[in-house]
Amino acid sequence: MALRPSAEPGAGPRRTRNPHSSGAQVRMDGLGSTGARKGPKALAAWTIWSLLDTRVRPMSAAELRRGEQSALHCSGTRTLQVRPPGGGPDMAFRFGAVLDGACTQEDVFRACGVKRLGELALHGFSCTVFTFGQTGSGKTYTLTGPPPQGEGVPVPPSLTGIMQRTFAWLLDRVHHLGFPVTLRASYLEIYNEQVRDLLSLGSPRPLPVRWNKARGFYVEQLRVVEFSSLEALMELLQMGLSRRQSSSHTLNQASSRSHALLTLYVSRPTVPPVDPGEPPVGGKLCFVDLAGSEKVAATGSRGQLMLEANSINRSLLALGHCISLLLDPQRKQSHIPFRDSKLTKLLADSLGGRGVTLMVACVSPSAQCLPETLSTLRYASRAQRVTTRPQGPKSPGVKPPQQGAVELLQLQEENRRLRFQLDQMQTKAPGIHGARVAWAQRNLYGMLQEFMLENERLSRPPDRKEMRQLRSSRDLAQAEQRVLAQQVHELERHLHSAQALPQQGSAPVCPCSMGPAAPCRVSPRPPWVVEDKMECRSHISPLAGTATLLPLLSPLSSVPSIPGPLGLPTEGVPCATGSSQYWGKTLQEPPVGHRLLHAGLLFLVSCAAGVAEVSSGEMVPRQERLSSPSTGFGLFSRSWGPRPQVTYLFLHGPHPQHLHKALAFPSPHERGGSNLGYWSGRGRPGDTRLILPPHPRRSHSDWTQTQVLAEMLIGEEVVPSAPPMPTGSSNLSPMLRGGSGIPNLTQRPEAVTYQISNSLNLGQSQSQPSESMQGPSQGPSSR
Ligand SMILES: Nc1ncnc2c1ncn2[C@@H]1O[C@H](COP(=O)(O)OP(=O)(O)OP(=O)(O)O)[C@@H](O)[C@H]1O
Repeated sequence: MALRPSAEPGAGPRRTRNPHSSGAQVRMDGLGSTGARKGPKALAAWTIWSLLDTRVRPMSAAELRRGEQSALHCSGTRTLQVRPPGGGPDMAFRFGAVLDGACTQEDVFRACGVKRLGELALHGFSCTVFTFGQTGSGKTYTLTGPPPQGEGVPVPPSLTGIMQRTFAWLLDRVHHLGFPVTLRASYLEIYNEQVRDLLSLGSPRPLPVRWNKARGFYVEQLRVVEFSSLEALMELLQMGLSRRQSSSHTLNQASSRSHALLTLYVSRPTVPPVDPGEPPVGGKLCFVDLAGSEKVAATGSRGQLMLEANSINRSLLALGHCISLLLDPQRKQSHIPFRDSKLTKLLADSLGGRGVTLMVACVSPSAQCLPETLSTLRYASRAQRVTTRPQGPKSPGVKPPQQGAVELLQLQEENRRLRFQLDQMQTKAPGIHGARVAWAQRNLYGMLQEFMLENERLSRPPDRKEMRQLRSSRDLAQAEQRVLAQQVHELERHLHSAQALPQQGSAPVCPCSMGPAAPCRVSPRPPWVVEDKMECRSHISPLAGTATLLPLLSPLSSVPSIPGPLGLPTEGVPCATGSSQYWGKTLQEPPVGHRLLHAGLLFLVSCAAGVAEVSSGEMVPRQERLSSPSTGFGLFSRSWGPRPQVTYLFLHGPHPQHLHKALAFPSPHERGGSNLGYWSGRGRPGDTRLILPPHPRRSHSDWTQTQVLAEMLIGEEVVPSAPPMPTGSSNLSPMLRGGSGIPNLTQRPEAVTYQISNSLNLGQSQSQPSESMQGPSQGPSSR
């Protein structure tokens, strides 16, 4: 389709019907190979189709070795037939040109229409050629030929791609123009969302992408090199190709890991560049070799390769999204999110409707690749319906005031429209957004989204997840080290207090033993319980930890009320659709010494909670709870979907001073309080509810610390029943266990716990249980 038959020389635009669209379109004709007959102004009023071809590469040696079958065949020069898996009638796709595996590089160059674009560039238009398709489908081959067989070994002339052939053709055209032309080139790659100059004098470094009204998006400090001969241009190409990032994976031995953009600027020397180093005003021809979309499951990418693949897929997703929106008949009213990625920013000019674009969809013939091939073909079918309004570049200089005023009005109007759209999106978000997303998902956007989702899914199994967790743990290790050091310090301090208490004989000791059925006398309803409701306001922060600890260490005292700044809801479970998992272990009523252990550990927990602010909590101990002989604690994770959102560490028991309390540990996925969770305590006597706001500074380490704390409290390993911790915690790396990669720090709290237990045993043996020494909780049972 790229080379539609030209109309008679001098003929104007001719109305014709696009076979793939219902509406009549005006097509670009009248530009013979000898040059454009219409100047930029005349062409600016035209609406043209994007040029779209499809190239099917031959079966590769590996595919043949594996005995894979071809699922594609061409019928004629414009139709591609696809044999669907599992039988059924063939699907037919029509394009400007369909180039099968038998086509040579020269055939492709002649048929694809790139010479048309070259002509337009010579006449001041902005033109772009890009190849897209799955990894290993032949994009780079189509543009630049096969990978070089060695350092400095040139690609054989018969195998050079569209780019080299266009260069030769263009230089030849320039020499026959009859007027001087300045030619410049730039070459960059977008690797992992960073723009790198492939022609930089030193080693490539990331360059910023900026925007201004005159130039649109541009790369700051990009080297633009003037050249006058084909050899010089080929050298620039070679330099860029050798610097470009590529790696080997299952589907391609030399897979490009970046998007590469080589741009040729064509200008008349009479129009000097505004700034030195700035591309001169004139036409341009940009060749874009997109990195291929890839399913990491198929390519077997791991580590760096997987990061690259995710970055590639993400930027292709953004590109697909922009193109989808450009296809929207309502597009005049819609905002195109070019700013979503560097790639879309740099292609905004071409895609946004002011340039002329040639796209070559590259596909593999193998039946194994059919899902990806179908996605590419479906997308290509739609993409050829994108229309553009090419405009020649404006001359620099002062604009007449009238034109400036018109432009200002246009900008104001655009601004007003965008604001209106934004308001609408905010108020009617589900309807409009939903429809647009549903629509967009039918094409490449959908395909790429699938890839992204798959990537995410693939990163869930334990081994990959462990890698992800390791990465995040590595980043957090230093912070954790500080937290752990502080915890150890505090614990040691309280160990000393705990050791001192029994020896002074002043510590109250519970009459209950740790035996399973030992009866426990519970407190009468404390004075602060009003009609079955007890108000407990507390404020926990690292600094306020001591304030929380103090009442726990003094069972005789009442729980002080430390008012928090917020009143929190008391009823309901905001995320009632979530599933809950519970693990933990109920302990019998411990002696006071053990309460000290609990208290110390609660303090530890409050420290681990970081700067969490427990503004207030309301407890509703019912009568039967007060009579419950057991106390304990547990961990409770509430999850929505596959990921845990909030983890609670809670204590429960008959005595108010045991503080029926939970600490919420939102997972890293939860931010901003949308899942502010509070637990209703259904189904377990003695359980209570506590409402804690999540804190945005919580991190993954909170989860792991929670596990460590739970293990310390229970005295044995706890195995979370929900992600993100894989089951079988003993198999986890030290870094994942408790989030500490610092062995001596993880061991120290255990050692301290051991010491506390010893000292408590010592305390028990030294002091007699005494009811008189117990607090209100140790009074007559309220049963
Ligand atoms: N038309 C063709 N004829 C012969 N070999 C081809 C053809 N197209 C591609 N190949 C070969 O197939 C392999 C993959 O091609 P290429 O590297 O161009 O794919 P790609 O789409 O650019 O992949 P990626 O996105 O991973 O960079 C290469 O070895 C290339 O030489």
